[in-house]
Amino acid sequence: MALKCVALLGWRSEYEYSWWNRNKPSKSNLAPVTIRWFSRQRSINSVQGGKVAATHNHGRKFHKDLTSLPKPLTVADLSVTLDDSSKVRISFKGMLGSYSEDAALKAYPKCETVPCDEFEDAFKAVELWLAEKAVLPIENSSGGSIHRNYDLLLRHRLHIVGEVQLPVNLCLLALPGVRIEQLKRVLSHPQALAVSDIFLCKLGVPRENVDDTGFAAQYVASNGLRDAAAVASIRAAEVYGLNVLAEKIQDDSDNITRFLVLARDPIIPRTDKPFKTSIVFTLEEGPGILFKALAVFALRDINLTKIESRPQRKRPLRVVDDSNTGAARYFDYLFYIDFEASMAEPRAQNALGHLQVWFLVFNYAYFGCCYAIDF
Ligand SMILES: O=C(O)C(=O)C[C@]1(C(=O)O)C=C[C@@H](O)C=C1
Repeated sequence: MALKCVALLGWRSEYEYSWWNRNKPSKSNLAPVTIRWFSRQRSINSVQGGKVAATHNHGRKFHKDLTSLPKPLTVADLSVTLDDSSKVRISFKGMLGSYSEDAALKAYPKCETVPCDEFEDAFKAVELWLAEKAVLPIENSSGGSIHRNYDLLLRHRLHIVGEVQLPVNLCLLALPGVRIEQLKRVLSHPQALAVSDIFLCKLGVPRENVDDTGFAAQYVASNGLRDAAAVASIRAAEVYGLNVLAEKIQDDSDNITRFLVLARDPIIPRTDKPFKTSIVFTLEEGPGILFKALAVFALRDINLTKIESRPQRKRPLRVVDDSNTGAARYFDYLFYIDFEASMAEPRAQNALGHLQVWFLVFNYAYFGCCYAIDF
């Protein structure tokens, strides 16, 4: 009965910490830089024309040529740059006006948002010091887990430092003057389209997937499409100068997305706020093994808020020799656990210590001790 080793990403050993603290770049030893924006060909042809749209700069409204809006960042094309602005920079996946940007602004109302083309780019933007933090969706109350980000947490050395819960009120947006009867297609992120199924079935027009809701709104606006609508937020309507034809079109009125806030350095665990801790581990095969591992939390009244399992991509199958049944091949899984306790609390330390003693090896990956921003 042993807790199997998982790549210890997200967790830095004592040695790595001291190395990191000695070698991490400080603002003063980094050359002043500017972020270079790069536009990549997206799933729908790039935006043409310079339509004027109302956009929103953290509360200040102004008008801007759409072609001059910052384009999402791809790490491949970055000249590594930092400016000396004191504003915290938050990377997110998507275009301006997407729900991920809403989540970033909810957590850090005065932040400068850094749109990125892919989830991985948002991770890398923090690793390359182009942003201080990343805000990424991890779970939606209607659509479930965003598995890509579970996988990326393992591949990147960032720490969870917070959580944002954002009510996602989906709206049908179209150009001013366009009526609902004129629509021949609707564009949005697949998740947004899926959770608005009842409304969209009644509308009865084809749906087209795009990378994010902000992009859908921008595409409709900048191409002057009078036969298309975007499913996106009210803020996206303001940013791109669109009209709101219908509000709250999601099937479940409470449609909430949970976002994680990631940073290069972990926060120091405290006990003055509700904290959550996230870990990942694998287990040997055997009856009740997961039940036993989870008992270390139950025994100490530690509430588990989420369990997610993902296949071990590098070693998907495990061969087990059993004297009764012979050799069997099982899928091997990673278990991601979120529990409601801070690592500053003895019960959390004891629970993880219990895992260590019970399973002989202390080799789970620890992603972070975060507090939920809107608990
Ligand atoms: O498209 C967006 O606006 C996003 O921020 C992405 C995303 C997602 O990845 O699930 C985030 C929240 C919404 O539930 C829908 C889509």
